[in-house]
Amino acid sequence: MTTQAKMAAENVDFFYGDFKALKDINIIFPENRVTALIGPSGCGKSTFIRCLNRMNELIPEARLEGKVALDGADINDNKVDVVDLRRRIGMVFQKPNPFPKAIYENIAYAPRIHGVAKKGPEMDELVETSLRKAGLWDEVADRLQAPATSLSGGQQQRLCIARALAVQPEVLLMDEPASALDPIATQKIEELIHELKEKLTIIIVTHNMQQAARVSDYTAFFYMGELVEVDETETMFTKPSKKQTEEYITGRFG
Ligand SMILES: Nc1ncnc2c1ncn2[C@@H]1O[C@H](COP(=O)(O)OP(=O)(O)OP(=O)(O)O)[C@@H](O)[C@H]1O
Repeated sequence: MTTQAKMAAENVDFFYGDFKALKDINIIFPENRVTALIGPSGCGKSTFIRCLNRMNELIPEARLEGKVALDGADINDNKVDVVDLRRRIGMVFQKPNPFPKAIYENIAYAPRIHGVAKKGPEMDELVETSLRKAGLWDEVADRLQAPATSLSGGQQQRLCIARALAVQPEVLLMDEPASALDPIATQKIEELIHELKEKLTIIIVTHNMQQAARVSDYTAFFYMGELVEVDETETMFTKPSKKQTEEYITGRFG
C-alpha cells in the first residue's frame, strides 16, 4: 500500500460573494486512506469537500483561489473536462438521492454515458459487481427492475455508493453519508468504507466523532473556515496539538 498524495489543497480560499468561507487551506489526502473532515456546523466542511470535485462552481458569485490537485494536476485548469473529473472523483451525499428509476438503471446510466460498458452482458456484469462492492447485491439481485425508491434509506445510500463505484472512480467524497441512517445501516456504510479504501482514496465529512475515529486514518479539524489541525486519527483523538481541537473532540464546544 502506498501513501502518496492522491489529492491536495494548496492555499485554498473560497468565497461566497464577499464572504470568505475557507481561509488558506493546506492539506494532502494520502492514497488508499480515509480522511475525515470534522468541525462544528458552519465551519466550512461541506464547502471544502465540494471544492474537491468542482461542485461549488455552479453557485453564482462563488470563487476559489489557490490550487486543488488530483495526482498533482490542478483540477480547476481550463483543460480539465469536468465530466471526466467527476467520473474520477465520485460523490455521495447526506440524503440518498437515487434516480427515480429502476435499481439496475441507477447503476447502468453513468457507465453507458461514459462508455465504460456496453449494453447487455457486459453491463449486467458491471451492475452486479458494483452492487456487490457496495454490499447490496444479495438484497436486490431478484428485483433489479424495481424502483430504487422502493428500497430502505440505508439500501438507497448503498445504491448511491454502487452508482458512484460503477464508473471506477479513484476518489470517493462522502458528505455525511450516514447521518440520515439508523445504526445498523450506518454500520454497513462504515464497514464498506473499510473495504473500499483498498482501491480508493476516501474523504468523508462527519458530525459524528465516534464515526470519524472508527473509519478514518487521518482527521482534519475545521473551525470558522480554517483548518486548525490535521493528523493521524489516533493522535487527533488522544493528544491533539491544538486546544481548540481538544475542546471540540471532548464535546466542550460545537
Ligand atoms: N451557497 C451559499 N451561499 C452563501 N453562503 C454559504 C453557502 N453555502 C454555505 N455558506 C456559508 O459558508 C459557511 C460554511 O458552510 P458549510 O455548509 O460549508 O459548513 P459545514 O461545516 O459543512 O456545516 P454543516 O456541518 O452545518 O453542514 C457557513 O457560514 C454558511 O452559511
